[in-house]
Amino acid sequence: MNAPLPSSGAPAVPFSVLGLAPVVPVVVVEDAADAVPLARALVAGGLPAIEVTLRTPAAPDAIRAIAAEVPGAVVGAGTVLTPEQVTDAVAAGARFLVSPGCTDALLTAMRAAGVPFLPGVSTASEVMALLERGVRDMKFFPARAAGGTAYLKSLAGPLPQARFCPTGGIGPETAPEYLALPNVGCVGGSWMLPEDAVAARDWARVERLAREAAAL
Ligand SMILES: O=C(O)C(=O)C[C@H](O)[C@H](O)COP(=O)(O)O
Repeated sequence: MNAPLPSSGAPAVPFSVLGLAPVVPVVVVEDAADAVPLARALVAGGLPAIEVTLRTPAAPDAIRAIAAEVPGAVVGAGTVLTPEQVTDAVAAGARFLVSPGCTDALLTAMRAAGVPFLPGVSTASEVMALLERGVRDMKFFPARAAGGTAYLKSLAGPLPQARFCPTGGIGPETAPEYLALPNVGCVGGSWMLPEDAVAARDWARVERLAREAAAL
């Protein structure tokens, strides 16, 4: 069962990232000034959980601005690679953490951070290593390149307790196939944020694409 969507501020009860929304937009923010209008468009379109990747220097400011100024948004940090980034992202206001893969040091830091997290996996052994440490919610990355829905179906047999947010190479055509799987809680993707729409600050188009994604 999905956890209720937390309102503003840190949630009192830890929530599952997989239960926030069926689609989690993965955002690369080049200009922190875009963060608030972009997040408002996503929330207005029905996508409240927003993963801001730490791939650009603007990311911490973008997280801070969304956390402070966009009611209804649950902003998280993506591309979290190091323990230092865990600390910095949470200090900036990230309410969940996502990483493309996982190391012991990163997992220890994410556990200590006090917010939900999705460590990345793409093999059965990686899933088993996380299950051994009590982690059941994971990001499956890169979803399409690593085997897509066929791979996730195969994992569900021996490892049904693991639940995934597949991300990477997913679009509106394939998202429903992932969402229909019993071990998928949500999917991540950037398709509702086309580069040209963001460059043109066409937030109405982003909102429209978000609305279509939310209806999947
Ligand atoms: O930055 C990260 O931590 C990543 O894991 C990569 C993202 O998941 C993909 O960039 C989103 O995938 P696309 O929808 O194919 O763009």
